[in-house]
Amino acid sequence: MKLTFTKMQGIGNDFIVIDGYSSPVNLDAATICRLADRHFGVGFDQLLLVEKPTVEGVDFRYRIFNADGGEVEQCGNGARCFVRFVHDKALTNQREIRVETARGVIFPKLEDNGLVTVNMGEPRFQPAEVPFVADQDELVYPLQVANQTLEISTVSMGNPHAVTLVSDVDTAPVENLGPLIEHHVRFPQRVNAGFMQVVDAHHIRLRVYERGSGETLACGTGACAAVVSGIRRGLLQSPVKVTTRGGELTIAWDGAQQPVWMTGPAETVFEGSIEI
Ligand SMILES: N[C@H](CCC[C@H](N)C(=O)O)C(=O)O
Repeated sequence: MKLTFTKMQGIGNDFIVIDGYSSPVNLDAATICRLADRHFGVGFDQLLLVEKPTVEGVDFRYRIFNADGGEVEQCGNGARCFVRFVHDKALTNQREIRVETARGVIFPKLEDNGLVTVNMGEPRFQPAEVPFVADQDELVYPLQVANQTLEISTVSMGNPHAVTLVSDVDTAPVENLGPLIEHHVRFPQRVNAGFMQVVDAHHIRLRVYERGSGETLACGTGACAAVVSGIRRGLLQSPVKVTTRGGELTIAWDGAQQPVWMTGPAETVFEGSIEI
């Protein structure tokens, strides 16, 4: 079977986007893993599948699969590419769309300046919502990792995030602590591990070791989670510029019970097809 796809990227977080809206596409985890391989396949951080919605009042369903083939709840950089894809493919003529995800509806919007703004919904902090094994919601938790005690904040943006402060992201131990945090026993669904350097109250630098994909050049939900945890801890004030290895995002959040707003680019790299 010939699979056509669009290769896209949002500040270096790269995707293949597949139209499962015009006609259904079913891919098993082993096939997704093979497609994700950067030597034997196409190569991507996540595969994004566009489908017809399963609920009333939304335009599309958005399914996200990590490079390890696992389906996950949310992808921020992918959401910006999603709206550009459905617009470029004439699946909609709306510049703002309502998108069903595994954890609620998000609202990506193509701005006149070429950037994309997404209402990413409300962050969740209760341990059971992350999910994270803890007695109650705390701003910071001690986490035993290797032979040290980290201080982490936990947030769900639909998907789980653990954020730890570092003095310099360039020297942060992302490669060795990232997988230990991702697979930590207190995260029953695993977790995305963010390493945040506070530059000032309106600017952070961020690296994320992503669940199911390893370190990526940028993580949209990770940027949302880092900013939200920094605001809660009194370290940041909205809006916040997030500098990642792949580029910059602007994240805004006005506090509890409010949605997180993410603004950034979304680019098409090439169109492709592959026999699967
Ligand atoms: N690895 C994430 C999914 C992709 C998130 C990231 N690419 C983003 O832009 O939010 C997870 O397993 O929850």
